[in-house]
Formats: sequence, C-alpha cells, structure tokens
Amino acid sequence: QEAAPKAEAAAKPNVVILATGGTIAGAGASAANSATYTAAKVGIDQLIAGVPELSQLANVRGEQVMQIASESITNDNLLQLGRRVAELADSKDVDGIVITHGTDTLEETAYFLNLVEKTDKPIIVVGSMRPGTAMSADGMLNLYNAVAVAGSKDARGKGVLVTMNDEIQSGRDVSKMMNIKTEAFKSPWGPLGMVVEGNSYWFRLPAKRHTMDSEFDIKDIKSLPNVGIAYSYGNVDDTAYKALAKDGAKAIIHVGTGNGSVSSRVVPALQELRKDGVQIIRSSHVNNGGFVLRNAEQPDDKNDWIVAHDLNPQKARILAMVGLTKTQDSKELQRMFWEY
Ligand SMILES: NC(=O)C[C@H](N)C(=O)O
Repeated sequence: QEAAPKAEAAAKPNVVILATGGTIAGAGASAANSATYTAAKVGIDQLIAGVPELSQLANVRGEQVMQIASESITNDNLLQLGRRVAELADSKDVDGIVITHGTDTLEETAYFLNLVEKTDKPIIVVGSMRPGTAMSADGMLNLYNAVAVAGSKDARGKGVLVTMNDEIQSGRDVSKMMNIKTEAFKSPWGPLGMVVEGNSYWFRLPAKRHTMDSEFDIKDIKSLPNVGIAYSYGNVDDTAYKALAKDGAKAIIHVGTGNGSVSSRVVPALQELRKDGVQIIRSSHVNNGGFVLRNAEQPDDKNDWIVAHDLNPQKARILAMVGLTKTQDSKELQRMFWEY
C-alpha cells in the first residue's frame, strides 16, 4: 500500500519548463484588462505555482531563461534558448521540454528549434493571448496542455509543437493569424491534433524534415547571419531593399504581393543585389498562407533567386539564417526551402 504512490511518482515524466516571458507571464492592472497589460512580469516559479494540476501530469521544474516580450527577441536570444534546449534534451532525466513564450514571434522560435534540435523528445512552445490577471485568461490551460503533450510518449519524433487553444500545431506550419482573439494560432495545413483534459489526440504528421532528420544542429551554429525582410505594396520602391543590403544583409526576404510577385520598380535593384552576392528570397504577404513557386511571376532561374514556397516571410528568415550557416549556394538554399 505504501509503495503505490511512490511507483506512480516514478512513472510520471520529467518535464522542464523554460520561461522566456511574453503575455503568458504578463500582468494587467485589473481583471478587465485583457489587451492592456505588461508582458513578461511573472516569474516561472509563480507560473508553475498558479497551475497546481501540473504536478498530476509530470514532475515539473522551471528555469527562467529570459524575461522579455517576444517582439524584442534577438538572434542571440534564439541561440541561447536553443543551446539550453539541446543541453536538456541530452539529459537522461528529462523526458520533455516546454518553452513559455510571447506569441508575437512564437512561430519563429518554434520553427528555429524545429530545424536545429537533434532530439526526438517532445519540445512544446506555448504562450497566451491574455495575461494571467485577466478574466478568462488562456495561459493556465495552454500551459497545462503543453506539459501534458511534453510528457506524452506519443509526441516523440513529431518535431517542435505548439499547444494553443486546445490544438496541437506543428511548429513549422503554425502562425499567429489573428491578434486579440484566443483563437489566434492557425496553420494553413491544419493542426496535427487536439489536447483535451491532458490527453492528446493525433490526426496527422508533419511531412517536412525536422529535428532528428534535420541537417542542422544547434551545436554547430556559432552565430546567425543578418537576413532582412522588405514588404511590398502598391507604389513600393527599392529603398528598403537597398537599405537592408547596405546594412550587410546576406539575404533579403521579399514579402511579395500574391504569388510573391515583384514590382517593376523593384526588379532591377533585386537583380543588382543578387549580382553583389545578396540572396533574394521571394515569399508572399497574403494573409492565409502564401504559396510561391519558382518561375511563376518572376524568372527565378534567370535571376538566380530563391522561392520560400509556403513559408511566411518571418519563417523564411529563420530558414535562410540557418541555411546560410551551411552554404552560400542559392541552389542548395532552394533545396532547403523545399525540404524544410
Ligand atoms: N500575446 C503575447 O504574448 C504578445 C506579446 N507582445 C509577446 O509576444 O510577448
């Protein structure tokens, strides 16, 4: 009789929560403040203490890696987080890792980790749309779901995942499609599954290379190159592109209209920049998921440009940076944009 609880404790998975800040750690002046608040206020110990039910799912411990709103995250922050995740993933007494994160750049961090972490242990990135001080705060349940998925054996080998609004999304595909609403995170290809009352229900698997099957490894990445993003619209000119190149961008993500199209007022500058060695990567600013194909709208073969395919501009920046740590060859980079 005495042995039972002990056996139960031993069977529970060990999950580490790495806290980085964001609204999930935010606080507002009153319960009515769902949108007006300060992000990155509450420490990880307080967050964990706020959801006592976590201890039913796993042996949970927390680490405060940083405390920032995610719009302010830098490449150095990404590397710091990535290295800590890798150390924990290598540790025998860690079964799964949760990262609490602001939602503004959550999709970038999730995709970055999906590319560079050589582990099949679950890595779950999670945030919230409302601070914990607000009525109907969503952080508690999102965090509970994240720990549940991180501790489950079923989540192994599926790449970095995101648990928001009861859905399990692929860290590669998911994007913040809407602000204000708690139903903020969507993937153009749909969620992988659902998490309900601590149980995961899976419906599909990621088809793109990730984690164990990736050619990238955080342990080999010393720094990330400068990659900029320039946005297209009617009456656009080449000012932003030239400024990014002048600032030393190794690649520029062109946020094109529609099919990643490029204004005739911008084409000559992009052809020049490519001749000067800058990689030009065409993506799209359409809201529900772009889909850019080679030589559609623009002669990519002739210009030696790259297409981002279905990656949105901010995810294209992540893959371009990681890819450029391995190669400067545009054909190799294009291969990566098809495979990841
Ligand atoms: N909902 C949020 O987390 C937004 C916040 N600005 C952040 O990304 O840190």
